[in-house]
Amino acid sequence: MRSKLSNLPVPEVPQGPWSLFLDIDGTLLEHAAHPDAVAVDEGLRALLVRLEAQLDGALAFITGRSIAAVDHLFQPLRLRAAGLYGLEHRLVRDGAVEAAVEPADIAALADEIAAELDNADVYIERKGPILAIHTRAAPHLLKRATDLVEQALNRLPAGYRVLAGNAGVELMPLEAAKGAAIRRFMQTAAFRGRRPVFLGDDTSDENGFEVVNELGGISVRIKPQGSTAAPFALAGVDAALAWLDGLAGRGTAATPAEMAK
Ligand SMILES: O=P(O)(O)OC[C@H]1O[C@H](O[C@H]2O[C@H](CO)[C@@H](O)[C@H](O)[C@H]2O)[C@H](O)[C@@H](O)[C@@H]1O
Repeated sequence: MRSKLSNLPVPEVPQGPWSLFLDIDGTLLEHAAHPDAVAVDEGLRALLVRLEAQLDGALAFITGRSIAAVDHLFQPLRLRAAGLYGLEHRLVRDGAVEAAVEPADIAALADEIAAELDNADVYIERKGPILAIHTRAAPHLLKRATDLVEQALNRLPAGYRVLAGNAGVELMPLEAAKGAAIRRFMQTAAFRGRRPVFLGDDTSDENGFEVVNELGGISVRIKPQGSTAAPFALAGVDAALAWLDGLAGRGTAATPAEMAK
């Protein structure tokens, strides 16, 4: 069932054994003009370390970024993660990454789309089997970029799809889905028997919310806009961090009313 976000309550505090799945951009980090313009501060690193220890390892990033990009951002941490919307996994902390394969023709496609758009303000992020076309600095080109990736679908192996991103559009294999990544982690030793909690802010997180709801967990949409499968919401990145900080047992700076604003 989908709800109007503005009416959603602040999430309940999980009781009993629980686990934590975290989207990154728009949830833990405010959006920036360019994917490389975000930075992780020591406070966020420390919060993640505390939560991971408290949960005996049952914490994972579930993100559209590659795990290499996540490791670069959060270094020296190498936490459990599903990257590229679940095409990559690192199922144990500091463990090996199971990587996805890049179809031979996608790099050529990226070059062609870049030439067609011909605008220095458009950033084409090449993520192996996924292409993200970022138009945050050139919003007037979003429609054209979307048309181009839709046309490109015919040139790719069967089983690709187009997903609206945050100020952009992405071209990805059908099996790239956050819900499947969450299910995969839930079958591993650190997560088994725990109630999943998932925080995300985007269209791509909705599939994760549906799976978490089905598993009896707590799904939380950050920065309400549009409709969502999540029954809970937090107002933005600051509210999400304050809520997580409260769960980490350090007390929260924000009251529930402030988080709902
Ligand atoms: O699943 P997420 O962790 O939310 O990752 C989604 C995408 O995030 C990044 O792009 C978005 O954030 C950038 C930095 O704020 C912003 O410049 C861009 O406009 C956003 O779309 C990342 O670059 C993508 O690869 C992720 O898929």
